[in-house]
Amino acid sequence: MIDMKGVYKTFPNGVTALNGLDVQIEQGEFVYVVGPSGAGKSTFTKLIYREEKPSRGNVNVIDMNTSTMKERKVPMLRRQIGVVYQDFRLLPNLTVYENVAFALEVIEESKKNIKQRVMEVLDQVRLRNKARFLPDELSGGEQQRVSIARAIVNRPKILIADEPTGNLDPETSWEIMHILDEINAGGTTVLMATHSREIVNTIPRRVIAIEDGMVVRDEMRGNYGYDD
Ligand SMILES: Nc1ncnc2c1ncn2[C@@H]1O[C@H](COP(=O)(O)OP(=O)(O)OP(=O)(O)O)[C@@H](O)[C@H]1O
Repeated sequence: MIDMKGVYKTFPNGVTALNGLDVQIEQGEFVYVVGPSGAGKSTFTKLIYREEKPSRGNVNVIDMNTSTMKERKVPMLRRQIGVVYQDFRLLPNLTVYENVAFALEVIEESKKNIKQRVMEVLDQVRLRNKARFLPDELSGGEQQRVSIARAIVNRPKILIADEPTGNLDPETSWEIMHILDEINAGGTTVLMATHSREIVNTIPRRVIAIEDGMVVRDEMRGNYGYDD
């Protein structure tokens, strides 16, 4: 499902973020991506949804070669990948409902289908009763749940969460983990970049550790392994 071989990424300013990365991830896996700050975790996840292209090497995602794919095919790839960020990135002037519906409206679904699907995902993240709220009327954990709902509304094959609990308190973080776990149980491949030793060590899953742009550890039920 995700296959990277000999991947290098050097930015125009000369910084090399990935330095011969090899990664294979199968459909349905739950993977933590760990490593020190600046190790290349975000760059690695950005290659998956083609926010960045490799400078060298192959990146295959859902049977598409993202290095050689035509620009007009990129939206097709992105529709199959949901992304959740540390800072939520909701549209502040739209309600919870509208934030989630937006992703469906751009692919011209009918109003009735949109409503049904949006309420279904809001149920999944336990926010049905907040559909009419604006983002700044919600707690951080609730905002993150909206952003998860938005990311999964198109039923993506892959969900990428880049430090999804980074701005949340521990209790709220566990709620988010529970929801990500449920999404994964439904068959979605989940990749989560995290600095949370507690989460990784409490809910053991595959751990891919990246340092200096390379995979230095890959364990099926790994632990966090850093002191930070
Ligand atoms: N667009 C860019 N242009 C230039 N350098 C960049 C760019 N994006 C990332 N970098 C650099 O590439 C390296 C890897 O960054 P990346 O964001 O992938 O690390 P990270 O492991 O996600 O770090 P963190 O845990 O702090 O989020 C860093 O040195 C960073 O400064």
